[in-house]
Amino acid sequence: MTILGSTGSIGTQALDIVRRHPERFELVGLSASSNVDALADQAREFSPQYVALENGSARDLEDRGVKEPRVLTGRGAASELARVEADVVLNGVVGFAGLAATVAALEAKNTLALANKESVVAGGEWVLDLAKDNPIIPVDSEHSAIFQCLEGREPDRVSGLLLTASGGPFFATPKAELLDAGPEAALKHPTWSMGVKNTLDSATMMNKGLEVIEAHHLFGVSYENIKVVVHRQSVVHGGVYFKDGAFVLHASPPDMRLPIAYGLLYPERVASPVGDTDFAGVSWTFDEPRNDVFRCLPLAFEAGRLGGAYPVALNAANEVAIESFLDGRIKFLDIADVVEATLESASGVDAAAELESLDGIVAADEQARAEARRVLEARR
Ligand SMILES: NC(=O)C1=CN([C@@H]2O[C@H](COP(=O)(O)OP(=O)(O)OC[C@H]3O[C@@H](n4cnc5c(N)ncnc54)[C@H](OP(=O)(O)O)[C@@H]3O)[C@@H](O)[C@H]2O)C=CC1
Ligand SMILES: CC(=O)[C@@H](O)[C@H](O)COP(=O)(O)O
Ligand SMILES: [Mn+2]
Repeated sequence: MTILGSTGSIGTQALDIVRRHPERFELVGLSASSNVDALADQAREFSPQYVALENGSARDLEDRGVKEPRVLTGRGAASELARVEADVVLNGVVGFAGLAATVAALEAKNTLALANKESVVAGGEWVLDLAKDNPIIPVDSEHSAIFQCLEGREPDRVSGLLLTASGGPFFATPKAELLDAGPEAALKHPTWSMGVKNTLDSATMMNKGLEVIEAHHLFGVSYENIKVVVHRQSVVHGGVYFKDGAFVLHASPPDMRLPIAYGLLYPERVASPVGDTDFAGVSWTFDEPRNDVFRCLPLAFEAGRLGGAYPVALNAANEVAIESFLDGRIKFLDIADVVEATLESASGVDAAAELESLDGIVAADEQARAEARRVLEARR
């Protein structure tokens, strides 16, 4: 097994599974961007064959007592590692930066356990085509849930998909109070402990928007037949509607180690790190999303329906906008405005886009980021 993004939230939880079930795993590689201290600690504890560091040198690792594994460094190190033969490659890199590694793992015919949703959003059909011979095992909790609901069932009997959203920290907050919501409040997720980007995307509901596009591509279901509901408890993660009226739901405690373990060991299952859920006296609620306030979700549906380079532009504009929000340059509700304005002017990006290669998608992403920065500049 290889873990890309091993120093992040997904990566460290994956390593916790390795700690609990050491006999199940042979560690091929670990990768990080710049957190050399954490990567060195992991390399000393787990003795992988390779370590990959995007921003740093072999010397940085040697100075921290990492002598044994082969070291890959520099831009593209994670992708180089993704090409090394492994029984499964977990992509826990955050953001668009994870696309190259997804492509590399699939081109090398490694099984891909995928947490990095942005690579399916931006890579779309082209990435799914690469996955024809070695299917992707989803790790994102909702997609793992749907995958598990579909196990052993005929895809042509499916009529729709359900994705649940926690609603984030602001689901019940009046719009007027959101005008001054800052990063600290936005990063207080009610049910999950995750990296900064996914947590902020949950607060804006862009996370669910990205996940709708991810589900459309992974499961081949049209946007009209994908439903999102707000489920504050984050115990039901997703479901499948069947043509005969049956509705199969997946539920589990909100702990990412469950879908990560499933993705790494599929089709096997190992003992849960958390106890069984007692359902007695428990209430589950399901509400409509507040699309008038959290506009990133309807914008993502629209970008998905438009197709072409629009999902690339949605994702790029979001990454630019959230960086600005975290730096205090724009307000919480401006994130959706920046995404919307970028999409409105994205027809040029779409017309020029060549989405059948990594270079083509990277070019579309760069163009959309430039467009989003123009939008931000014009708002000053
Ligand atoms: N966290 C969660 O519970 C869930 C996450 N996901 C998805 O999984 C992915 C990872 O999320 P999460 O673990 O929260 O993110 P984190 O920010 O916690 O971790 C990101 C990891 O990616 C590495 N990284 C960052 N930039 C690059 C780069 N340019 N090239 C290579 N590696 C890089 C980081 O290294 P370094 O530490 O050195 O910066 C770190 O190891 C995201 O796409 C997210 O949406 C999906 C469902 C749940
Ligand atoms: C754990 C996981 O899969 C996250 O993507 C989660 O879905 C985020 O929570 P929200 O439902 O608030 O977006
Ligand atoms: Mn999710």
